[in-house]
Amino acid sequence: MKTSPVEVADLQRSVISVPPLARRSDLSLDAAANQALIRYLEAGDVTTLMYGGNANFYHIGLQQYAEALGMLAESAGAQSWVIPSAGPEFGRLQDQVAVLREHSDFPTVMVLPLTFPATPDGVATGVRHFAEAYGKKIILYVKNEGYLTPELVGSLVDDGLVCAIKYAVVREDPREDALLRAILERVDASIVISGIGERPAIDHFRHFGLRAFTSGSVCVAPRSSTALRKALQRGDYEQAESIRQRFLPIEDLRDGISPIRILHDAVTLGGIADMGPMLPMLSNLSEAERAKVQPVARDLASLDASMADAA
Ligand SMILES: N[C@@H](CC=O)C(=O)O
Repeated sequence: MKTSPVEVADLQRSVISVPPLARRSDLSLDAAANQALIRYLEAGDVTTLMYGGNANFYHIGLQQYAEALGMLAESAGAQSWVIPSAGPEFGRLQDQVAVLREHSDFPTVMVLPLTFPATPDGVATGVRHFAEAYGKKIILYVKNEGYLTPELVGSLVDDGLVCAIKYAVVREDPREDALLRAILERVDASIVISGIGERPAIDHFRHFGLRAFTSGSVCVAPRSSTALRKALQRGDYEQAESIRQRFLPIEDLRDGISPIRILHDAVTLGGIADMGPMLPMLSNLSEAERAKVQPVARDLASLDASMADAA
């Protein structure tokens, strides 16, 4: 597992996958299934694994947090980079620092976004306290308007507390984004990650100069998402667009029902690894939803497998 400090090149060397977390029926961690998903990603050249929203780290208890960090460090391949997350509440951040210090091999951690109750100045103070106590630069996660101002983002970067920013504010038209534009006037584009999967990645690369993206659906189709990353990084937007089209059926389902819940069960239904039950306060798909997701997940996974056969 990568343990060295984060550099800009690290953000770009793989799609930043955001996997779900597999559990057994009693909600304990399923190490074998989590490892199966990690191996599936690594076989598709996806070596960065960010455990955040899709893994439902929002609701994980402190004891299982420590177990999860240990399990992920043991499961990742030698070249892989695991990014756990922390938070989102301030008290949880304070409690998790001690656990993160015990698992000090992780080069960074992402701070999950708190939408309520919070103010931009309060968030900046909380993130500052956490990063100082942790002793390493963290990844900021800007998911909503009003979470942090561009000036506050910039001051956290200037003060050496932030190594990257996951930008994930959803727009009807990703090309029209005044907040992203303002953040990029304040910090270098090389540390800003497009954080909403394949759908807006092309616009974020082409019109805003971003050079890295996160994805959940990469967990179903790692080779396709890697091919999209490579096309984007060489500026081949036509090829990137044709690969992006493959992801739209599953992304449409995710956006229509629930991005996190669909992904969790799509990994199971696609035959990749059994993710098991979702940790409350989330819940697995209904039978009717599963019936819609299964063929889409299977088609995407088969298309991806055909890329391995052709290689
Ligand atoms: N939310 C996006 C990217 C990850 O954060 C996804 O799940 O595809």
